[in-house]
Amino acid sequence: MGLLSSAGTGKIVRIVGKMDGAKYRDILEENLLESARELRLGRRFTFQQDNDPKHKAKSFPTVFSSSKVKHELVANYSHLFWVQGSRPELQPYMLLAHTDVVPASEDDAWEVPPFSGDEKDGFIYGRGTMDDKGSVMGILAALEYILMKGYTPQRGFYIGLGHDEEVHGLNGAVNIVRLLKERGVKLLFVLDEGSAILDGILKGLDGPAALIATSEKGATVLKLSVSMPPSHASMPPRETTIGILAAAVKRLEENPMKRLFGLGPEGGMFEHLAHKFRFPLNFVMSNLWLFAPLIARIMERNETTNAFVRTTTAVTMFNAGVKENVIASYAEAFVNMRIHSAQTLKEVLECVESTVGDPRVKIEVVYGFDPLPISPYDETSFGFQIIKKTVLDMFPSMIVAPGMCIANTDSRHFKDLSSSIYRFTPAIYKPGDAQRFHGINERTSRENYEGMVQFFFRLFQNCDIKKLPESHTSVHEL
Ligand SMILES: CCCCCCCC/C=C\CCCCCCCC(=O)N[C@@H](Cc1ccccc1)C(=O)O
Ligand SMILES: [Zn+2]
Ligand SMILES: [Zn+2]
Repeated sequence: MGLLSSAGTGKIVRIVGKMDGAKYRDILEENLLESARELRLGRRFTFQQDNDPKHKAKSFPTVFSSSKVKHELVANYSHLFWVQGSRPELQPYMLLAHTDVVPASEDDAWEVPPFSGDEKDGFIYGRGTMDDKGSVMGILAALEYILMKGYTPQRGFYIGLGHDEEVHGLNGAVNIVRLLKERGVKLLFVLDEGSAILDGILKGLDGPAALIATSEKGATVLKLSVSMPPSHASMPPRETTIGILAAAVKRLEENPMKRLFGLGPEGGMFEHLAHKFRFPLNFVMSNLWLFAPLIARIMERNETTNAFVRTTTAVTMFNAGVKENVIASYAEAFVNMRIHSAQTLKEVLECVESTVGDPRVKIEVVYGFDPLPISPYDETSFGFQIIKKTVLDMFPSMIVAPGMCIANTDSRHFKDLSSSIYRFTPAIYKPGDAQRFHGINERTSRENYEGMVQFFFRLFQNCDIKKLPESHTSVHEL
């Protein structure tokens, strides 16, 4: 009874251009080609050192010339857009994405060069296509359309494009937040990357599921180090700095943090999805109070689903030694941990200290933060319900559930500006795609990219609706 399957089984119903007919289809197609070209050219503006704002201005002329849009550069490379609404009394919302990427090497067996943006078999390949240039281009392309169509939004909104998300967002997102705070802005909701539509990734689940993450894990990086005087390799001590440190990190790997499945937002996620699982998983998922420990044992067998079960431990760097015949005087290792919602940074540190259990190993916190608060997802939560409605407008038979982001996003810096922070992009991911994030052969299908543009195009309009969808019990005048 494994939870992972090797192939997607879901069927997605898609309505293209329902609102706008053939003309919209044509414009969309035209712009998709243009945007694909932009993605290909992405490296000209998406790298921190080569982030030419004029490139965006050329690609999205209406965005940059419209009187409704105010654009400013933040910390030289990040972008903040304000799109004026016709009803200033309505609280604004904010979309986030980032233009920087993690490194990629041509030596790493990519099917196409990682910065070519080449298309192969219907996929645009390249570093950043999933994380997170697809969102950058999707949001701007959708804004370009909506302005071209002459649509005036009623509710104003912000778009923030950070340039250093992959190194904590301390210049980009943090300064955007500072500016908005200075201006007294409070946001109705925030939408960032961090979750998606999973198809065939959760074994036993019938069809794809759109998971709108209502929280994200905490994180910490710990530096473990051992020091001793250097000596001649011909007269080694019984234990070396390297041996002591290697044993400590091995203990951390062999003693994973405790299972917490069902005690965080992932519990609600699986309960929401329960009825879509095949028997007996539907019964099991509906009774997490009883079966959570059993499900946790199954989920932990796979790297992706294990991330929902516990605080994860990843030894990411190990440095020691200066010469092969000198006993190293110093050894250090870095451990990257993602903290489950049911745990705190303090508890994790106590646990690591006890597992390492060796006073010769110094443990320092490089950085660390607790899991993020859980945003509301009840029937009266405007942001969640509008994102959900937008997904259902595109994919009427899609199951939509609250989810959890197992990594971190720029949105974590926005928690003083809104209590409704969601992480979701409408891309459909299949088995094998999780490994493309920060990995090789990162790619986006043409369909996913088209869906991205459509999603934001519809979201801009849905944010102007006067009432939450009919099916909701509580009706809100906005
Ligand atoms: C990490 C990807 C796992 C894939 C899971 C399965 C599919 C889930 C659906 C899709 C969404 C995945 C979105 C991933 C967003 C990742 C954003 C990111 O890489 N953030 C960095 C931020 C960071 C944190 C700490 C230090 C430096 C940068 C990260 O979390 O490492
Ligand atoms: Zn990202
Ligand atoms: Zn990333």
